Amino acid sequence: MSGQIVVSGLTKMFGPVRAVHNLSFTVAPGTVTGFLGPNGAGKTTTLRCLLGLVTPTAGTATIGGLRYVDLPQPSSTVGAVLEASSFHPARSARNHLRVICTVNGYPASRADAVLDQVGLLTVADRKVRGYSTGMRQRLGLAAALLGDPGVLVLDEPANGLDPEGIAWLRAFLRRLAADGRTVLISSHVLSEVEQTVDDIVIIDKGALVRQGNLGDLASQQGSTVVVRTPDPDRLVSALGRYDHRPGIRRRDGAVMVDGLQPAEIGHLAFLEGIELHELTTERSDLEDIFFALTGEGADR
Ligand SMILES: Nc1ncnc2c1ncn2[C@@H]1O[C@H](COP(=O)(O)OP(=O)(O)OP(=O)(O)O)[C@@H](O)[C@H]1O
Repeated sequence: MSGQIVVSGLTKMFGPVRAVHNLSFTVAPGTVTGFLGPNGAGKTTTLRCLLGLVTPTAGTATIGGLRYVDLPQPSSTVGAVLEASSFHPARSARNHLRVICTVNGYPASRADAVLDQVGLLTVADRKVRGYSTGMRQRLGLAAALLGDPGVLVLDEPANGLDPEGIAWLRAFLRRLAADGRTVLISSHVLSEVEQTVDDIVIIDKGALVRQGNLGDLASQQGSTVVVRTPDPDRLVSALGRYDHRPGIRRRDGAVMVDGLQPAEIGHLAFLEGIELHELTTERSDLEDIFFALTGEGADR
């Protein structure tokens, strides 16, 4: 598949720091895939390996079966926006893009085509210095789209966007995937991508934690029982002695239990003489999966 991304046994050491450790995953064309992990998990390093900006210590990262350096026409195969792109502040968006067109041999008309695509055509002659964060993000995206690539790689594209900007980005990325493009976006904030992505790849400390279809992972994860009691410590200690070793977290004063039914928790509390004020079931959303898998935010 020409637009398939395959990361295979990827490891990157920076001196003694192991940024990525034996990481393998695939990203399919026609989907938006969320590349998720807490800060420092190794997302940017992986994307930089994929884009030929750093050399892997071991393993490979390929696009359509080729490493970035071996792509015959890299900029029209893959478009990328890594961290806040730098723009010449005194240059207009149209000029900025026309310079890139000249460098890459694209017709100058591509500049206006992509400005239109990202909704910046009406402000194309304004100097970039006056652009908001959202407008700069759109301009970065426009630059990545100049070569009409089949693969898009975006590092934290929702960073600094307001809710309206996030909604726009979501619809925009969905359209690109619907056209058959491969879209890989990284984020450490799950709520930003939850409604955008089809598949997710979660990494932590450089290694793969989980990969799959978001819906499938959410249903596998099951549900969480929210328990409120005046004596949470005793409840946690009683649950810790339970045969099945349920997953236990604290959130906003409540005890969150994975792997047990409400009736089982109620019965245990009754046997231990623990007073309960709430015993409700909450479907696991992506945030809970993320916390459960990486331990981020867990308060045990
Ligand atoms: N050039 C470098 N030299 C040394 N260490 C590095 C370098 N680049 C990244 N690291 C380290 O590698 C680890 C992974 O960093 P990376 O930026 O890939 O994570 P990330 O998941 O993208 O995090 P964030 O969301 O904070 O950007 C971190 O411990 C980081 O400090």
